[in-house]
Amino acid sequence: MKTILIIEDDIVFSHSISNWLVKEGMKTDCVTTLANARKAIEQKAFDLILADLRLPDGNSTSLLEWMNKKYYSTPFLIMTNYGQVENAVAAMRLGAINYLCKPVQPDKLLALITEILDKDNNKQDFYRGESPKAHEIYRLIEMIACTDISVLLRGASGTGKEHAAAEIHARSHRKNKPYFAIDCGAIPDELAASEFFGHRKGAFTGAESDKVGLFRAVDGGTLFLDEIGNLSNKTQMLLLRALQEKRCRPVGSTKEYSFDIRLVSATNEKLEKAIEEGRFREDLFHRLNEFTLRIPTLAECREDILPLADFFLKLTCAKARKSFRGFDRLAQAALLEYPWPGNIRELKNVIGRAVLICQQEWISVSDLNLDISFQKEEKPLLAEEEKERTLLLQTLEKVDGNRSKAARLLNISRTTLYEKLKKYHITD
Ligand SMILES: Nc1ncnc2c1ncn2[C@@H]1O[C@H](COP(=O)(O)OP(=O)(O)OP(=O)(O)O)[C@@H](O)[C@H]1O
Repeated sequence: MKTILIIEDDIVFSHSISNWLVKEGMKTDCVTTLANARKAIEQKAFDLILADLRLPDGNSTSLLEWMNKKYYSTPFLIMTNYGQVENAVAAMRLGAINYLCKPVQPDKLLALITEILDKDNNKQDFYRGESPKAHEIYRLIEMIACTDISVLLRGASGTGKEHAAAEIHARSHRKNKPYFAIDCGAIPDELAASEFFGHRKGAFTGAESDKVGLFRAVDGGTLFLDEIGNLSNKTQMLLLRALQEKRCRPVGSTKEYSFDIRLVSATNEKLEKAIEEGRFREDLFHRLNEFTLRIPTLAECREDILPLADFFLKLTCAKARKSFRGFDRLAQAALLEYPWPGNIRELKNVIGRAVLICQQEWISVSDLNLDISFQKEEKPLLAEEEKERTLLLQTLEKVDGNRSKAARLLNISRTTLYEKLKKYHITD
C-alpha cells in the first residue's frame, strides 16, 4: 500500500485530501509544519509527499533543499495558491515533480498522484534474466549479498551493472537502509570531498549551509560508485584514506565521523591498464575489488534477448499508450542475430524507437532499424574509422564540446572517448 505524507496547516483541507486518498486505497500521514515533516521523513519511507507551499514555519522549498542535502528522493508535489506560482516553479527547480493550484480538485489530484506512483513503479520494473549466464550472476549475487565485502562490477556499457548493484543491496542485511548510486564522472574534482564527506557552512564560497555528504547520508546502507575509472587522482586519494580509516571529516570541520557503508563499484574499462598508466591507484583498486562480478554482454545471454525485447515492448507500449501483437518472425530473427554492442541499453532504445514509428500490428525488421552493416571484427575497417571519426565530430558539435555528455550519448566511457579523440587527432 502506498503511503503519502500530507504537509498542510489547513486541518480541514488536509483531512479531506486524506479521505480522498484513503478511499483510493492509499495510506496517509498528516503533519502541519515543516519541522514535523522533517521528523516524519526521517522516521519512515514515503512513496510521495504532498506539500502546501506556505507553512507556519516557512516555505516548503526549504524542505526540498533539506531533502536534497540528505539525499531523500521521494516524489514531491506542491499545492499552491494562484498568486504563488512563481514560488512553485522555484520548487520544481529544486526537484518537485509538479504543482497544483488551489482549490485542488480531487480528480486532478488523484490523476497526478496515480501517474507519479505508476512512473515510480515502472522504475523498479526489471526483467530477471533466465539464460545460464544470468542465472550464474544471480547465484553469485545471492552468495555475496549477505557479506560486507566490496564488490567491483565489470562489464561493457549497458549490460545492467547498476541493476546488479541494486540487487546486491536489496538482498543484503542493509536493505532497509539507504542505497545511493553516484556517477563518479559527474563529480567535479573540487567538490568531491564535500560530495562524499560533507561540509560545514562557510567552508568555501558557495557553502551556504551544512551538507551531510554521501558517506554519512548512506551510513548503514550501500553506496554504488559508477564509472570509478573517471575518478581523478586527488579524489582517489581522498576515498582511499577514508576507506582505510573508516572515518571522514566534512570540509571545514574539525570533527571526524565514522561510517559503515558497503561499497559496490562499477567500471567498463580495463582498470589494470589504467593502473599501469598511473591513472588509477592500485591500493584503491584492491580496496574496491574484494570480489569481482563480471556482468555478461547481451550477446552472451542469447536466451534473454527475445524475452527482454518483449519486456521493453510492453513497458514502452504502456507509456506510449500503444499496443502491438509482437515482433514478426523476421524481426525476431534480426533481434537474435544482431551483436548488440550497446547491450541491454541499446535493445531498450531500439524497442523504444520501434514503438514510436511502427504503424502495423506487428513490429517488423524495418521498424527496428538495426545497423546490419555492423561488423564483428575487432579491428575496424578504414571506411568504418572514417564513419567513427565523423560520428565523434557530430556528437561533440551537438553537445558543444562537452566530453562527458558526448561519452554518454555515444554509450562509451570518458576514457574511451579520450582514446578515440587521440586516435583521430581531434582536439578542441
Ligand atoms: N534486467 C534488466 N531489466 C530491465 N532493464 C534493464 C535491465 N538491465 C539493464 N536494464 C536497462 O538497461 C539500461 C542500462 O543499464 P545500466 O545503466 O544498469 O547499465 P550499466 O552496465 O551500468 O551501463 P554503464 O556502464 O554505461 O553505466 C538502463 O536503462 C536499465 O534500466
